[in-house]
Amino acid sequence: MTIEAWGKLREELIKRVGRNNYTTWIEPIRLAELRGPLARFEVPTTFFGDWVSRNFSDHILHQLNASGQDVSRLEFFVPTVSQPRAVRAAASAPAPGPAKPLPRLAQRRAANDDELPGATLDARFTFDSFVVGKPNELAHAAARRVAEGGPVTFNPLFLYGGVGLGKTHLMHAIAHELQARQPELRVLYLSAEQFMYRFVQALRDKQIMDFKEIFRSVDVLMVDDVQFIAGKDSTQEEFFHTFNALVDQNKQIIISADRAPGEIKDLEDRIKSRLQCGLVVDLHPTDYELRLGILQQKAEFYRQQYPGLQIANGVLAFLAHRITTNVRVLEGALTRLFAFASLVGREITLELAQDCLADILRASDRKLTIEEIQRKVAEHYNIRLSDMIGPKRLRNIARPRQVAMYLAKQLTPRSLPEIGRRFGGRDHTTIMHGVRKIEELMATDSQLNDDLNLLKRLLQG
Ligand SMILES: Nc1ncnc2c1ncn2[C@@H]1O[C@H](COP(=O)(O)OP(=O)(O)OP(=O)(O)O)[C@@H](O)[C@H]1O
Repeated sequence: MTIEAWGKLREELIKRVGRNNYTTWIEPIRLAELRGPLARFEVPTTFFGDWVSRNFSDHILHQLNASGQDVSRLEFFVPTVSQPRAVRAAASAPAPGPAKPLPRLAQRRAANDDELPGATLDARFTFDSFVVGKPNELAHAAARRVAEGGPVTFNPLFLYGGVGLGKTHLMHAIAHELQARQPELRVLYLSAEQFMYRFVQALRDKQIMDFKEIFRSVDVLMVDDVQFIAGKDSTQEEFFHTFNALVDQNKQIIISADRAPGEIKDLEDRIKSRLQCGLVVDLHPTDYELRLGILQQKAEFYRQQYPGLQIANGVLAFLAHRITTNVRVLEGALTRLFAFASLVGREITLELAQDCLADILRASDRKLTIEEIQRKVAEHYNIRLSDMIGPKRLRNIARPRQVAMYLAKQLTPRSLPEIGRRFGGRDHTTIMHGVRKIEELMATDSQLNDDLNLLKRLLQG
C-alpha cells in the first residue's frame, strides 16, 4: 500500500469510530512509514498519540488488515527536527483478560503540548452492577435520569454521601451510559483534584486559554469529590467560571462530594449557591437489606470466579449485620474471604469468616458512645459540651440537646433511662419527649434532616 492510499482507507474508519472521533483523532494523524508488520504514524502531540493508540489502534489495525496489509503493530510519534520520537507502540491485538477501563474524552484536535484528558472510568462501575435499596434509591433514580441524556432538567446534579457509599460508582455509571447512548457526546469525568492539577499545570505552562477551551467545550462535565477545592482560591475561581459557562450553554454538570454544598467549609458562598441550584441528592448510610443485596451480588460474581467454592447459609447475613461501616469495607471483606477459602480449599463457613475477618469485625464492632454523640452534636451546633448536659432551656441549646438525644436513641442500644443519666441525670420521659420532638420536626424541617444525615455520617464513619 502506498502512503497516499491511507487517505482513502482512513475514511473507511468513519463507520467504525463515528464522524466526531474521526475528525478529532483520525484525520490529524499521518501515515509516515510502512515497514513490514509495523505502521508508523505522525501525531501532533505525545498525548494525542497516546490517546489514539489506546482508543483507536484496534480499529486502525483492522482497517489496514482488511485492505490486505500484514500490519500487526502501530507506532505513533511526534516528528522532531532530528530523530522521530516514539510515543507508544500499540499491541498487535486487543489485550486479553478483563475489560479495560474505558478512557475518557479529551476534546481537542491538534495541540502543541500535552492534552487535558479526563480520568479513567472503571468498567465495573455500571448501573447493572449498582444495587439499589432505600438508602440510595433517590440518588440512583436521579443518576439514571441524567444518564438518559434528554433535555437538561436539573443542573447540576449534586450527589453526596459518606465514604464508600457509591458516589463514584454512580458517576461512572452515568458516564458509561451516556457514552453508550450517544457516542458523539463529549463527556468529561475527572476528580476535583485532577481539575486543580490540570489548572495549575495550565497556569505554569501558560496554556490557560487551552484549558478554558477544553473545559468549556464539553457536553457533560462530571467532577468527583468537589470538596477538594475548598480553600483553594484560584481553582475555585476557575471552577466557578467553567461551571457558569457550561450552565449558560445548557450543558449538563454532575458533581459529587462527601457532604451537602452548604456543609463544605471554605467553599465560596457563590459556589455553594450555584451547586444548590439543581438537584441535590444524598446517598444515606447503608441499611441491612442493601448490604445483604450488595454481598449477594458480589458473592455471585466470586462463585463464578472460584467454581466449586461453597458458601454456607447465613454467612452473608452475618457479614451484613456485622460490617456496617461502608460498602468498600464490605467488599474488601468478601474478597478476602473468597481468596482465603480458595487458598485453603475449604467451604466458607461462619467460623472461617470469623477467623479470617477478625480484624475487620473488631473494627466494625467499635461501640459508639453517648459522649461521642454529645461531643459531635455540640461541635456541629457550636455550643459548649457542658451546656448540652446542663439545665439551660434556651432554644439554641435545647434543640441540639434533643438532636443528641435522638441520635443516642437511634445509634446506640442504650435504654431511655440510661440516656437520661448521661444527659445530666434527666428523667427518661424527658428523653422520650426530646426524641419525639425531633421525629415530629423531621417531617417538615429539611435543614434538620440535613443536619441529622451529616451527623449520622460523621458518627458512623
Ligand atoms: N449500591 C451499590 N451497589 C454495588 N456496589 C456498590 C454500591 N455502593 C458502593 N458500591 C461499591 O463500593 C465501592 C466504593 O464505592 P465508591 O468508590 O463509589 O464510593 P464513594 O462514595 O465514591 O467513596 P469515596 O467518598 O471514598 O470516594 C465500589 O467498589 C463500589 O462499586
